[in-house]
Amino acid sequence: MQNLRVELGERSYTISIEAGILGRTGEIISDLTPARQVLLVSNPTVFPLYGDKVISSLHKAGFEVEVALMPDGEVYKNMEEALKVLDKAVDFNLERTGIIAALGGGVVGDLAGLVAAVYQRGINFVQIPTTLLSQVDSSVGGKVAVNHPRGKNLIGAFHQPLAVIIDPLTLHTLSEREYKSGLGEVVKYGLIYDESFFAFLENNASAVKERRGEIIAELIYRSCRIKSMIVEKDEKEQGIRALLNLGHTFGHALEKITDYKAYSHGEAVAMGTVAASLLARERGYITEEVFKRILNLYRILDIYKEFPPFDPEVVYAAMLNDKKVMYGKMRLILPAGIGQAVIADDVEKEEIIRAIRRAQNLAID
Ligand SMILES: NC(=O)c1ccc[n+]([C@@H]2O[C@H](COP(=O)([O-])OP(=O)(O)OC[C@H]3O[C@@H](n4cnc5c(N)ncnc54)[C@H](O)[C@@H]3O)[C@@H](O)[C@H]2O)c1
Ligand SMILES: O=C(O)C(=O)C[C@@H](O)[C@H](O)[C@H](O)COP(=O)(O)O
Ligand SMILES: [Zn+2]
Repeated sequence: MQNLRVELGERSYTISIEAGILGRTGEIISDLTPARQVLLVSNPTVFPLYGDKVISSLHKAGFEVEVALMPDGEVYKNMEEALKVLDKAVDFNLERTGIIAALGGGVVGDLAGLVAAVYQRGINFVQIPTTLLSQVDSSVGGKVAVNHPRGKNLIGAFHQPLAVIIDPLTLHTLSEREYKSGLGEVVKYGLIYDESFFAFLENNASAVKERRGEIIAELIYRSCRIKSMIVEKDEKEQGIRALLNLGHTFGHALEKITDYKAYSHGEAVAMGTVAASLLARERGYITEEVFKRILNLYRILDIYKEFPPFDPEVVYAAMLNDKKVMYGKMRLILPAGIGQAVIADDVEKEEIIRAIRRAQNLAID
């Protein structure tokens, strides 16, 4: 069992990582709160796999449980589905002291978290992430949101969880594509913050791809530790937290222009990071050697194929909906070496268009 504490004053919480921990969900929550009601939010893919285990643990700890299933997929991370979960909370007479728990990937977690943030002006929320991406990124840090047709995560809040309960055994049922999507965010941590973690990924690429237990445990722990350290320094993204958005301005644009149907989030982030790295190389922020090292890690982990051939003007237009746009100016996160990144607020449109074109013409074997 590995525990990590996220220190945020009265909003502090523990991330508990342990194989088989799902069976202790009830015990963990009841140690933290006198609440007796849990609204468990999940989807029809994850609930049949892990719902029983979580519910019987909650019942054993004396909780009354109601279940709200949202449809599976990023296209359903919207206000309409959030309202249905809110209806369920009202029908359940969920009290202000009750809990909303998210069992699933980042889509379930982001939507359930938003509901928890607004229901009766905010109630306690527990994250039980079941994808690699949600275990290393979305369950930690309190960003909760749904998409708007015009842009990704445009309707959201900062609402820290009461607890994060991570069972790496759930990754055994995860598809190859979704596992690799999670690796897209894992690489991000090494690139923006921790060269030794980046080297760890380079040196253990085969074991990472084979999902070896001890490597996965280390991946999750180190990723959560880096994210926690950043969030502790800057909970509401006034500064350093923006670095966690590396590749996301391009990536969110690609997700949006394909109506959230073509790419997983991690795939889009990997594409966006390649474009951001090309822009950084043109500016001289990274050398050719560093650029090749980034691309090589994507290649050996097999998480990047190509940047899609959309009109760069269309991609650029979609990028303007990014939440980092400030006083009309786009801000981009650019790598500045392995383990370092900067926030650039002087990027010209032409540079972005060139980076997209270069990404589209990049040969990767
Ligand atoms: N809040 C944040 O800080 C943050 C950070 C990163 C990403 N996100 C958001 O997270 C979302 C992506 O999350 P995701 O990658 O987990 O996608 P997802 O939630 O769509 O899950 C991917 C797929 O895996 C299935 N699945 C989940 N767990 C499974 C399991 N154990 N076994 C088998 N199938 C399983 C899901 O049903 C789904 O089909 C995006 O909306 C993204 O914007 C948020
Ligand atoms: O936690 C953060 O901060 C992040 O930026 C993590 C990202 O991986 C995540 O995709 C986040 O939801 C993006 O945030 P947004 O503010 O650009 O919507
Ligand atoms: Zn992300």
